[in-house]
Amino acid sequence: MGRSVLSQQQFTRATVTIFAEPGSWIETGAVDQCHQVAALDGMIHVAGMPDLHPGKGAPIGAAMLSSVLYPFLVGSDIGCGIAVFPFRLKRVVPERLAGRFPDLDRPVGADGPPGIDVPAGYTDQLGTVGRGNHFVELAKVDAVLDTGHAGRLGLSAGDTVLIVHSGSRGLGERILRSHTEVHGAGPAADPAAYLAAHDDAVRWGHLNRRIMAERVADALGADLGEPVTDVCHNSVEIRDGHYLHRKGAAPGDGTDVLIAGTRGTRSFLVAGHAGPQAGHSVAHGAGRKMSRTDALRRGRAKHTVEELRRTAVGSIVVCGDRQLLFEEAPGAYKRIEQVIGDLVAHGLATPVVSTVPLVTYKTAEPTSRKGGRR
Ligand SMILES: Nc1nc2c(ncn2[C@@H]2O[C@H](COP(=O)(O)O)[C@@H](O)[C@H]2O)c(=O)[nH]1
Ligand SMILES: [Mn+2]
Repeated sequence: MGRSVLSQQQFTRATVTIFAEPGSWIETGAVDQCHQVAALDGMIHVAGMPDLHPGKGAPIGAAMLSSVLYPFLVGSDIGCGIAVFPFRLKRVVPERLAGRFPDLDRPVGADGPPGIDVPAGYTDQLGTVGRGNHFVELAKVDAVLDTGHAGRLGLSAGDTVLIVHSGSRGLGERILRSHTEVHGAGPAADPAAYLAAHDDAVRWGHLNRRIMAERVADALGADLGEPVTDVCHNSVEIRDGHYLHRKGAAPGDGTDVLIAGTRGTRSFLVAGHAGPQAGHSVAHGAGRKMSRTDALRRGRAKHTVEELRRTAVGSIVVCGDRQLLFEEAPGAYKRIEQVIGDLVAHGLATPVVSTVPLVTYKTAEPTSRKGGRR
């Protein structure tokens, strides 16, 4: 009997379920990647979230359950996640606040040792946000969509919150590289050793998001509360004896998750109640619909840099990198309302509140850089 079960596992392809309504924007290339992952040894099930889009060799916006641990499915930004901190300010004038953000490219250790216990002893980039679509955003609670749940979280319409999206910076990259240099896209030779390093990166990501929130609160003179959510979307969890890889997918079974929109649209805090078919997961963002190259080319033809510094919702973007301004333009992403609608339609999540950006920080403006760029 044991033998027949084994051989069945070997020859039965894993299942793939995509949680998106027929009209939703899902690239064929991303669905193909889900099927390529499903064909890997040991793979049991792949769940594609409504923000699914193609990644480097593996899909982004997917939860992948396997009897074998594959580090490349999580990628290099292990522990990347989104935290939401209540953030009380005396006066909210976005134009003024934007100019007072600290330089989050400059590590806290630049002026001496940070004086705290840092996972894996990795102090190099502590307190920094990183590039790409990482950001720190001062936002306002826009609409309360589930009064009871929002009340339990202490959130009301008009409250200001700080949303921090960042990962494990060079630490996660180092962990993945030490695996891929020897095994490429193959399985972890020593899963326990990989998981120990992975857990350090996850702890580092949480600590880093907290430190950045403190830096911004200090600079803006705000009262910082405990996060209402701080959930990783790149990680591995051991679930029922298998490895549940999440790449751009957040744990969504009894968890509150901030699903980021863009710097120029709403984001949604949702209560996740996803089951096994969805890999116990929900989406983590709107998901790209345009490559960075396309976003840059189209954006340059349509907009000036100055236009991109102020969004359609009136918020301000702090970004000293012109190319990044184009690459990360709101139009490069899918519609967040569609992603949320798909989650609701499939019974994976209930929206609790929406937020609207006031100031989004990507990288320091040259004028605010003290002590040079790191
Ligand atoms: N509220 C904001 N959301 C943003 C911004 N830039 C990107 N995004 C969203 O975040 C997710 C995260 O993607 P990840 O794969 O890097 O983890 C992305 O899908 C966008 O929807 C922003 O400036 N503000
Ligand atoms: Mn991320």
